[in-house]
Amino acid sequence: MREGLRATLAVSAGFWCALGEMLRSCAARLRMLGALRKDEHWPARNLGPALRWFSSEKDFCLPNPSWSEDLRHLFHQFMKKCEDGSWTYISEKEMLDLQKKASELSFQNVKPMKKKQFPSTLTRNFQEGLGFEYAMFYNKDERRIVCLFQGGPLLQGFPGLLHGGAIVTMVDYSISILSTKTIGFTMTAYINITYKRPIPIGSVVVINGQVDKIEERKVFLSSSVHSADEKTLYSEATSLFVQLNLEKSET
Ligand SMILES: CCCCCCCCCC(=O)SCCNC(=O)CCNC(=O)[C@H](O)C(C)(C)COP(=O)(O)OP(=O)(O)OC[C@H]1O[C@@H](n2cnc3c(N)ncnc32)[C@H](O)[C@@H]1OP(=O)(O)O
Repeated sequence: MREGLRATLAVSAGFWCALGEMLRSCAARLRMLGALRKDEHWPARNLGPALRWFSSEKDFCLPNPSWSEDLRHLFHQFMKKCEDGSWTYISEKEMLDLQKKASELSFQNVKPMKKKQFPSTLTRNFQEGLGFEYAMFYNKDERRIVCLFQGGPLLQGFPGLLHGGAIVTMVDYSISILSTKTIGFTMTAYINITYKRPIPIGSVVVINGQVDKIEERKVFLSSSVHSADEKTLYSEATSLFVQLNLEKSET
């Protein structure tokens, strides 16, 4: 008798658990649908001050108090290289202009954004020093980009070390700007990255990206991540970016 009661209770607990799970999943779907119906690209709930909005007022690529000596030193070295015109500094405003143009694109079933104001790109959604601190330089003739990057504590993977996702994010973003400046708006079709050595949080690395080959709409790029003194090779990547076929797009 007692066994029977125990079995009934177990079945009934299982039922309530499954029902709870189902309701939670339905609620999540409804929230998602609500967000989609509003034709927004982020959750419907008000994120308030947690969300950093794009601002053209501040150039986040310039040195700030969180920058280490290494980062400042490299930044000034590259600024010097800009004096003869071979390299150009890519300001936050230039990145913002690209983002603005990208937000007006209509491609592959993604409607252009209606909002005049939109959230910052992933790499700019952190407070000074906590996430991605970087500056980029472009060499048009050599089809190269250099990104000086210092990853903060919010990008941690293994204790004290940068998360691989954060590393590939910075590599991908840098070469995406390079391929876009080379042939127009492109998207990453693939990026194959090899992590050779771990990167300590707060250390400065140099991401070098270059265009290897262009075949019609396809841009093949390679990139490397080195320590500031160039002695340590942290990562290497090869990638394909495809120019957006806007004629094929829906309007
Ligand atoms: C710059 C400022 C704004 C940027 C902000 C930061 C951006 C950060 C960069 C990213 O993270 S982008 C986000 C991650 N990527 C995506 O979500 C892309 C998803 N994939 C797609 O939308 C499409 O697959 C893609 C646009 C890449 C290509 O689709 P399409 O329909 O335009 O091209 P199609 O499929 O016709 O292929 C064109 C050529 O590329 C080749 N291809 C495409 N994908 C490939 C692939 N994965 N591997 C090898 N080849 C590929 C394809 O075989 C073909 O070669 P052929 O011309 O020789 O026949």
